[in-house]
Amino acid sequence: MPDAKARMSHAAALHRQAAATVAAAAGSLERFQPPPPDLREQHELAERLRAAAAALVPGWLGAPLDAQSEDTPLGGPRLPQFVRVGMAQPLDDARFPAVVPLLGTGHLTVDADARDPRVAGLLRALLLRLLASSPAGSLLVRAVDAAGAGLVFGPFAALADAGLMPPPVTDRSGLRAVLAEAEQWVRPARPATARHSRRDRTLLLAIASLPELTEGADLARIAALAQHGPEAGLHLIVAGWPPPPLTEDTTQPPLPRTTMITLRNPYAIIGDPPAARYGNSVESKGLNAPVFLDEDPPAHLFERVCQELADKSATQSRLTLADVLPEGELWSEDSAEGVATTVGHDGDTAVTLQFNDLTPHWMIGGRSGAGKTAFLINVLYGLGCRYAPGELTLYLLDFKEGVSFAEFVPSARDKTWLPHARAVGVESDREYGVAVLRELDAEMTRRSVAYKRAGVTRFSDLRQQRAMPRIICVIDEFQVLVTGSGALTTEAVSLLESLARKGRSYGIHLVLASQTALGVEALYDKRDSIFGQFPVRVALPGGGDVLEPTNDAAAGLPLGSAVVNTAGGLGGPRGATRGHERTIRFPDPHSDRATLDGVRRRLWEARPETSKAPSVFEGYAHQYLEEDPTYRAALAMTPARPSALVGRVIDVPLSTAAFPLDASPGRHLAILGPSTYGADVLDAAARSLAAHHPAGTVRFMVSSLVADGDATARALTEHLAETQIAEHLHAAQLSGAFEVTEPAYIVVFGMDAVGRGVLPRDFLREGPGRGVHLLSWWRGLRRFTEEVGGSAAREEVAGMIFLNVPGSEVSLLLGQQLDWQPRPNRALLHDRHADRTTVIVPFVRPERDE
Ligand SMILES: Nc1ncnc2c1ncn2[C@@H]1O[C@H](COP(=O)(O)OP(=O)(O)OP(=O)(O)O)[C@@H](O)[C@H]1O
Repeated sequence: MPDAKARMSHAAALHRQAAATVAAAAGSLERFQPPPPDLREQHELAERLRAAAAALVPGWLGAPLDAQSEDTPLGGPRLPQFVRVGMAQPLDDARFPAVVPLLGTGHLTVDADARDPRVAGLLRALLLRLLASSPAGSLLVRAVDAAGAGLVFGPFAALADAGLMPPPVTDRSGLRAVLAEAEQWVRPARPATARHSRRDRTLLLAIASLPELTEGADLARIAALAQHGPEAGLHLIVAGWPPPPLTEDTTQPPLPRTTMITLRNPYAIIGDPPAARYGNSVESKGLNAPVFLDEDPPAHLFERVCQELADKSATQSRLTLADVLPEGELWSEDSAEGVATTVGHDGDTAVTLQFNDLTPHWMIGGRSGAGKTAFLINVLYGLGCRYAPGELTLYLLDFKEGVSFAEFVPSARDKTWLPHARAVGVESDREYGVAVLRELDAEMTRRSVAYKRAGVTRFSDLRQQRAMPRIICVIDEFQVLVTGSGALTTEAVSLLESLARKGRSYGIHLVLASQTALGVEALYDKRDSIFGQFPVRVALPGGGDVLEPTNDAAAGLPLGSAVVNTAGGLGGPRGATRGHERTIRFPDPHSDRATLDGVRRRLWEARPETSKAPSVFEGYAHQYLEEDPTYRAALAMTPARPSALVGRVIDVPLSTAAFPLDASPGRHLAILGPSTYGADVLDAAARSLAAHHPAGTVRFMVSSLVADGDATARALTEHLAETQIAEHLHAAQLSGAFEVTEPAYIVVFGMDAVGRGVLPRDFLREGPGRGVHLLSWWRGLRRFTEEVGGSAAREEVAGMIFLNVPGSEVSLLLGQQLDWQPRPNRALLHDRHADRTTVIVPFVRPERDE
């Protein structure tokens, strides 16, 4: 045994000796430079190589950077194939640029990492050259710098905002994330066509230093990327490769398809590029000349290059409205089988969504400010340009404060409108929403009758026989419509359900948008029956709840992007390509007002002759008697039953809210509520009645019992006196007025201040029979019921308008449960004889808004 041990140590000693001899021989061989056979030949060769380099690596790619002018233009027609790494110096006075192939070919490694300042300088120079000479935005860089905590790439910080080069990663998890991204880049699913498209991009992974103790598995991933990257547009620059062979696992061969740079002092040696050689003899390996690596470029060059690249990339990657609008002629598409429009881009590909039998309705989610309105406006203009108004009709409802759809209706600034829009609601009421749904429901019924007559069951079949537009109804913040528990909510839910289920068969489609799409209480037990009908889900930032709970595709979406899913929000394995789901970018249509206005004007100018401006409901807008079509008709002496016109009904055509007068007992009108707007409504009622009678044929007796009514009463009397017999009564004269036997209107402001017993009960019953009606404004409900007969008041006065009177008191007075909440610019009109209660926008006097 001792013998064996002695033999082993002897063998080891011999081995060490042999290794030392080989190393020494190698060292002296390297130092040994055979005397040049002919110095002139060497100089000529260097000269030729300099000229060749000038052609191969022009401008930023090959110029000495310390002397480079800032003004040298950036970019180039295509990705650079070669780049300079330093100056080769075969003789003291013969030099030429050392050039290596990289992008489009393979990779580059340096045996030392960037802790060696020469390597750091080289990396920065290389990156600067490549970025400066690539077409803007075509080269994406991912950087790893563990030893330098990212500082090696510090001068490129300005590229981070542009998304061209995120901040370098500095640890193992960062490295893994970058490797995963690179692996995705090379995965075969990346379609070959996309790589060669206009927006072709290349990913450059620059590793300045690997994290300490990088595992063998990660090193193997780097090697695999090197093997497969170039065909997919992925290239590596790795400093510190091969890594120290600490264990068997971390012992790595040179990277495949790579040019290797080996540092000596003070120069470096450049190995042969992949699948090529520098020398022409078989034995020669690498570039047969020492190379002095490029040094750190001056700071001002980084600034200039990075800033310009960031600016260019931002401009290039921004989509504009033109990217989602069709090119060429307006209205060239047919809607018989469905309608489709581009909603945005996934990379270079335009993504189109449809309204048809398979994808009848869309649901859109996104927090406030996530770009819902922007997305919808793109869709509406996209559709509006593709389909003629005869092919497509739009109903647009917005329940939030804001002006999402206001641009589609004529305004003082711009008289144009979107000819497809039939009705537009801005800051809509739930009443208006329900009115729109009712109209759509009625349209569905009309269409079903048309189907029966034509003997067809499909929209496209009917279209072969007659023209008929598809209808799209967009409801922004639709949850408002179905919030609460009253009769209105029940009706809204059932109309929504009916449209969602049956609309597809009749060419009627819904787009529901919301901040809290699924969190709507009233819909809990209808979720499947309603939301199940919405296969298209669009999740904007913060709108992930329109997707399935397990689908987190929308997490962390930036503004201007969305996940569009055509399978009801269904997810799929993480990382897998999902045919039914895309992440898109979409433009901000309002970033270019002029274009937007131009498109609307173009559509408006092309409108058919019969096109009418859409009916508009602006929830906040005051309504005036002077602008009311029924009032104007009365002024023009169109024969009609005398009616008190008191406001506008919240329906699609905004019909006039009227209280017609006849001889029935109790046919009087009482306006109830302390709001001084009561005086305005009474004023409108009296003026409109006067307009219904030929001049000089009817008598008005006007009185004001409270200060709040005095001015209005006086102005009203003057106005009425211009056409009719009108007199102003003092309080004391009022009791006499109830005695008149000729047709007359008694108009009293502040009737709650009337003396007890002044208003005879039998007048209320009998007055209308002789053509005498009382029109009055009461500031309090209690005085009204006292004067008019307690709970019987509703029998004595058939017309009531409630302003700011709580719902519970109204319900009590009318003896029926009502879903009424008093709010500004709204009133409730009750006509007992017609058994009708309607929410209206009451008329106000224009003076109020002056
Ligand atoms: N594609 C986009 N790119 C960049 N900015 C956008 C984009 N779309 C919208 N924005 C901007 O985001 C802001 C909010 O957009 P928008 O009004 O469409 O959001 P919203 O979801 O409708 O918000 P809200 O519900 O609060 O009205 C706007 O200032 C708009 O300019």
